[in-house]
Amino acid sequence: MTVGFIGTGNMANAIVRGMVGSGGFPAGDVVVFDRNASKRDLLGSDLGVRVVASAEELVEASDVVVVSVKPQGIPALLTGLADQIADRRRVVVSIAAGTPLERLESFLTTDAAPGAQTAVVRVMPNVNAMIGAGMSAVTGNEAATAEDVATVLDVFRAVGEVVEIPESQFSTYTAIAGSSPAFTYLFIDALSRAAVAGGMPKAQATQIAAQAVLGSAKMVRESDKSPWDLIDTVCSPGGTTVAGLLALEDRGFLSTVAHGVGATIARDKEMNAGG
Ligand SMILES: NC(=O)C1=CN([C@@H]2O[C@H](COP(=O)(O)OP(=O)(O)OC[C@H]3O[C@@H](n4cnc5c(N)ncnc54)[C@H](O)[C@@H]3O)[C@@H](O)[C@H]2O)C=CC1
Ligand SMILES: O=C(O)[C@@H]1CCC=N1
Repeated sequence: MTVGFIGTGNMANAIVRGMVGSGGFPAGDVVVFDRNASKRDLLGSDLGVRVVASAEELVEASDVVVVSVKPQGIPALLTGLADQIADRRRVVVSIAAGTPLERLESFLTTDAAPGAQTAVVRVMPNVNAMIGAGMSAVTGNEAATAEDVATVLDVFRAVGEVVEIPESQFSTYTAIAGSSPAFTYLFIDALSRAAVAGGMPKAQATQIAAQAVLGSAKMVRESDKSPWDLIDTVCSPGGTTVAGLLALEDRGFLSTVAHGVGATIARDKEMNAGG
């Protein structure tokens, strides 16, 4: 099975590097096209994936076509490829935020395939796919068979964990897994910057903070305690942690995070509505 990527920017780069780097996918089964020749060529020279010179050539060569351009670029791209996609019966995957299946189907409707006959699978990955530690949500339209969805799950399983969720949960999912790497990087940088204020060199502080966050995430995954209970295991009575925790809450740490997640969900819903 050949998987093609149209658009090789930040996210497709992460996925393709993760797929081939993990050994989960032979480079020969991956095809890429970007309208920026130097971007697509870099993936070819770095990984040995097949590079093609047009979106049409990519559709011809791929069983699964992953559209990985910005949401604003999708209408023109899919409309232009709709006849060929219908004719070749390709499975289309979109990783775009704020772009519902129904809208994707509307761009793919043709005289030959009226209605929603093309299999479309919506995926929300995250950038940690680059190191095989991604988290991706998947949902298919009515035309997508269980086998189509299973194929797409396999592609994204090669770069991390996968979950099948209803489309109605995509905005929430996007906030806590698609966008949240940026929030987590910010948290790590904030820890590290505060340590720099205390006199520690930045590189060392970042390494220490990142390992502490990595270990904490692993603990949440592997312990049978809830995060809330784990907090109590760190807070010694009259100790350092509880003093820091209360100071964080003084500035509304929990509600600040919830506010950020809420704003992300709201923006995704606004984009869903065409904004
Ligand atoms: N960056 C991230 O962490 C995540 C991004 N996404 C989604 O992934 C998609 C891509 O985002 P990024 O990779 O961040 O954007 P990007 O701007 O880094 O990459 C987009 C690429 O598409 C290329 N492109 C644009 N129009 C094209 C066309 N018609 N034909 C061929 N190539 C074309 C551009 O040259 C560029 O290299 C977006 O829809 C975004 O919502 C989803 C999850 C996470
Ligand atoms: O910022 C964005 O719109 C994309 C979707 C999730 C992560 N990046």
